[in-house]
Parts: sequence; structure tokens; C-alpha cells
Amino acid sequence: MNATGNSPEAAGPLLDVRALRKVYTGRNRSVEAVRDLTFSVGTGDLVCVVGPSGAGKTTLLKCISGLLAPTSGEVFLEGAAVQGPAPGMAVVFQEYGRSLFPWMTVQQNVELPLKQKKLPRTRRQELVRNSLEAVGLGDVPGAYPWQLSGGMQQRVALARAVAYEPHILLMDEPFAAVDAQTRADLEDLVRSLWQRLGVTILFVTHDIDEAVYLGQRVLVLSSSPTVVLDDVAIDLPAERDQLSTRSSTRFAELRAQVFGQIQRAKHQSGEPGPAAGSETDAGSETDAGAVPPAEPRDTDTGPETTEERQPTDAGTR
Ligand SMILES: Nc1ncnc2c1ncn2[C@@H]1O[C@H](COP(=O)(O)OP(=O)(O)OP(=O)(O)O)[C@@H](O)[C@H]1O
Repeated sequence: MNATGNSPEAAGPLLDVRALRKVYTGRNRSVEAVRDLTFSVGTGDLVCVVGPSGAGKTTLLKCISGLLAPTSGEVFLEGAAVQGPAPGMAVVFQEYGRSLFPWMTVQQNVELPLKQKKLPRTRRQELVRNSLEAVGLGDVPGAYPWQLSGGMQQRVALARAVAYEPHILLMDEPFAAVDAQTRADLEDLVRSLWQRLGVTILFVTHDIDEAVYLGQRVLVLSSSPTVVLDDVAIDLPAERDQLSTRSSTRFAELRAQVFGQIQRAKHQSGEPGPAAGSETDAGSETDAGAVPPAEPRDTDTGPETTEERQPTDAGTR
């Protein structure tokens, strides 16, 4: 059985996004957030997605994770169409403060999705222990989230995702709300978890340096309505560190390449002419590539819709 639980495992990419389009429709207007996205992610890959603010990165992740239905196009996980929150996916969001339950201890927070997965108690305890140790929090299982720093809380969110043993880990600007030093530590943690556990990761960020430092590939998105402008192979050595990797000539070249694409992206969207009533420029300012890392992002300025599917699976909460 595969990650979506409804068809035999197929050969091919782990994740396949085909001609994905998303138009938000409100009472008086519509916003074409994503025009046409096609790409795939192989098993064990670490792929970063970077694009200007408002490019539709969060929309893309919500469609991939099954929380939002695309207007057209499809997402396949292990060959099976995603039609709702899939058990093979876990998502780590930026807002760790809202994703952890304050009345539960660290251990209980990490264990909750495993209970919903109906794993036996001993297995749950083993997974919680191992994942907390993997993120360097083996000594605080009894603490409450509000007793921890922001960086530690995001580690708990990461531990919870890892303990769930997802086939793919989706990360939506997970470190945008922490300070620069903590962010650097968490980036290194992601790479070491990826190398040790072999989990497939799709990491969304608006920070070019972060994307180049972390990824094996960087997908560059245009402004909304969004298409893929470039798919850059990151040929940096597998062993990376914040000081020498970021000061290497190759890092600077790759960063410049992606930065150039992002600059183009500010002035270029999928096709001439937005959807009727869309606000294509509402979020077209980008801080992608800013050094030092970008400020915490604001939430979107688009009209509210209630299109999101209710998660049925704790792995995508
Ligand atoms: N629920 C919604 N209803 C209507 N429009 C929306 C909704 N959510 C997002 N949008 C619009 O869709 C476009 C893409 O938004 P999205 O949040 O996906 O971009 P983003 O790349 O993640 O932005 P940022 O980097 O600033 O977080 C924006 O124009 C936004 O205003």
C-alpha cells in the first residue's frame, strides 16, 4: 500500500504536480493565484521552492497537501491522485505557536498524530523518544510549548512531523519567524534529518540564500499568476556548513542565478493579463534574496474564502 493508501505503489516520482491551477473565487472577484505549475520530486530529494511574496507558494503547498482543491490540474503522491489530506504527508507551517497545543506537553503534542494513526503505545513512545532526540530535545518531553523558546517550539513541530514517518515532508516558510542564528541552526537540523532519515522534503521559502543552502534543486516561481520560471540544480557539496558553504564562489554564483530569476519574476507573471478582478500586484514585492534573511511575512492580503478542506489526518495539521 502507498502513502495515500488506495493504490499499489507506482514507479515514477514520489510527488508529481501536473498543470496545477488555483483560482480563488469570492463574491465579487476572483484571484488566479497559481496559473500552471508542473514539476516532480523524486524519492529522497530535498527540493526548495522560492518565489516572490504573493507568488502562490502557500497555495501550492495547500493544494499538494490536499487541504485545498485545485481549480484544475492534479497532484499525485506515489502514483495516486491526492484528493484530500494524505496519510503519507506531514506539513510544518511557519506559525509554530498556533500549531502546537499549549495545554499538552511536548511529548503529548508529538504523540497526538501517532494516536490518530492508531499505532500501539510502545511504538508511539519509541517514535516520540527518537524524534525528540533527533531534533535535540530529548530532555524536555514534559515541558509545555509556552515554556520553550520559539526555535525550540519549531523543533517540536519538526519532531512531530518526523515521528509521523511521512513519505514526504512539506515545509511552508518554517523558519521565517525565528531569529537569524536560530534559523541557521534549524536549517542545519533539516539537512541533517534529511541525510540521516532519508525523508523526502519540499521546502518553501522566500529567502534565496536559504533555498540555495538547503536544496538539491531550487524551483523558481514567477509572480502570481504563477508558473515555474526555472529549475536550478544546486551542485554544492553534500556536506554544507553555514560559514564555508555560504562564502564559497559556487554559492554566490547559484545565488546570483536564482536572484536574477526572482528579479525577472517581479516583472513577469504566467501570461499577460490577470484573471478578472485579480490583484496581481498586491503582493509582488519580494524580499527573496534579502541578506540578512527576510522579515517574518505578513499573512496574505487576498479576500477570505472558506475553500479549505478540513484536515482528517493529523499528519497534515
Ligand atoms: N483564501 C484566499 N482567498 C482569496 N485569495 C487568496 C487566498 N489565499 C491567498 N490568496 C491570494 O492568492 C495569491 C497567492 O497567495 P499565497 O499566500 O499562496 O502566496 P505566497 O507566495 O505564499 O505569499 P507569501 O510569500 O507572502 O506568504 C495572493 O494574491 C493572495 O492574496
